[in-house]
Amino acid sequence: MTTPADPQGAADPGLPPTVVIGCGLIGTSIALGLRGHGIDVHLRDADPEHLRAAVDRGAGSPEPAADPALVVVAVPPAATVEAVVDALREWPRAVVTDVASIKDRVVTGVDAVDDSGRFVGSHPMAGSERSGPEAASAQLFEGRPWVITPGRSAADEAVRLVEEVAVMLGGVPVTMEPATHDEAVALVSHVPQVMSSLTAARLLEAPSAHLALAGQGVRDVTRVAGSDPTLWREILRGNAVAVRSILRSVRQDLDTVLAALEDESDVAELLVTGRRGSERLPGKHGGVQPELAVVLVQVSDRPGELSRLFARVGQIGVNIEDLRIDHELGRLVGLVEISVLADRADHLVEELVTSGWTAYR
Ligand SMILES: NC(=O)c1ccc[n+]([C@@H]2O[C@H](COP(=O)([O-])OP(=O)(O)OC[C@H]3O[C@@H](n4cnc5c(N)ncnc54)[C@H](O)[C@@H]3O)[C@@H](O)[C@H]2O)c1
Ligand SMILES: O=C(O)C(=O)C[C@]1(C(=O)O)C=C[C@@H](O)C=C1
Repeated sequence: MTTPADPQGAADPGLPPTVVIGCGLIGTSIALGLRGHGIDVHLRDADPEHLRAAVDRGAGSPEPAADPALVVVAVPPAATVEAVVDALREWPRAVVTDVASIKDRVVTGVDAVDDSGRFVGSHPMAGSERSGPEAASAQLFEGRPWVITPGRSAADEAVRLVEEVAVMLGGVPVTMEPATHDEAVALVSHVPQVMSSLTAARLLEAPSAHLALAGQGVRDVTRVAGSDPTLWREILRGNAVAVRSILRSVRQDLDTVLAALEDESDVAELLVTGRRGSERLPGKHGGVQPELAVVLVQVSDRPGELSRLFARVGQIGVNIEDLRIDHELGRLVGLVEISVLADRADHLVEELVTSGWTAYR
């Protein structure tokens, strides 16, 4: 399936057709990415509205596929095994992969009824708190790990095909045992989701005047609390053992904090441990996290301001590592927070101020 990039997305009749089942955030993102490489994509969804929206976005055709080379199952976790097994039966020559956030139950479930060697489990580690085809993007997987968990009997060619597709969409394939994958994502995805939801739940009854003080910290911590509860209920149920084990440790830490706040002893040790933990997360492109600094720039709330700012930063020769935009309460200006390498921050501020921007650290 190695194909030349085709930004126009025109289908090349020589390329093997693919079926995507489930036209939500992930399925439509995969379909858009494949279309961008000229692959003939056929879409299917239990919800006709989602199917229509994905087709309207140019993600593929709603017509049935006769003999696809690949079927991507992108439905909710609890529906995944059945959809994979149905696809293996419906298209007896196709390689079938899924993208569910839990892998052990899915791979074990499919392995129990299929030994064709055509199933390869997978999980792109990219997503969003938004769901549905409108939230999809062909660029979603750019630079992100794409875990491949081949089943017991997966054939080498089948695994290779799924790896090629992951790479084609910008992902970085990482092969893992399904149970190891579940243990890892309990820590880096599933428990963070729970912590985010728990923090956000405290906001529900809070007075509006208190919420009005909310800054970026609480927004960072609660972003994924906006995710689809139905999807996450299935993910947490499907990975309950690994999630429970980590939550028990969190409960112990919470007890330590509570006790420390009661007897006024020091909570610093826990905070230091947390800081050291956050420093262990890999930085951009999977490398060691470089030291970053934030430069704040005021921009007028009018069209074209951001592109003018980005063009200027580019001319100054500083790379934007991360970006966030905040609106100042009651003012027609936005505050752009640009993260750059720490040793470039002062230079960027000086140059921006010289060219008329209000910039500071
Ligand atoms: N949301 C994320 O960040 C994320 C990231 C990586 C992987 N995943 C996994 O990807 C899968 C899809 O998640 P999503 O976020 O795209 O969800 P979504 O709700 O955006 O999309 C799911 C789609 O599947 C359709 N569907 C449901 N049951 C179906 C069935 N039996 N047959 C055909 N279509 C069916 C729905 O109508 C919907 O369009 C899940 O297994 C999830 O665990 C999600
Ligand atoms: O970045 C986000 O919004 C996500 O929630 C994406 C995220 C994650 O936790 O990293 C969520 C669930 C998926 O299974 C994979 C990716």
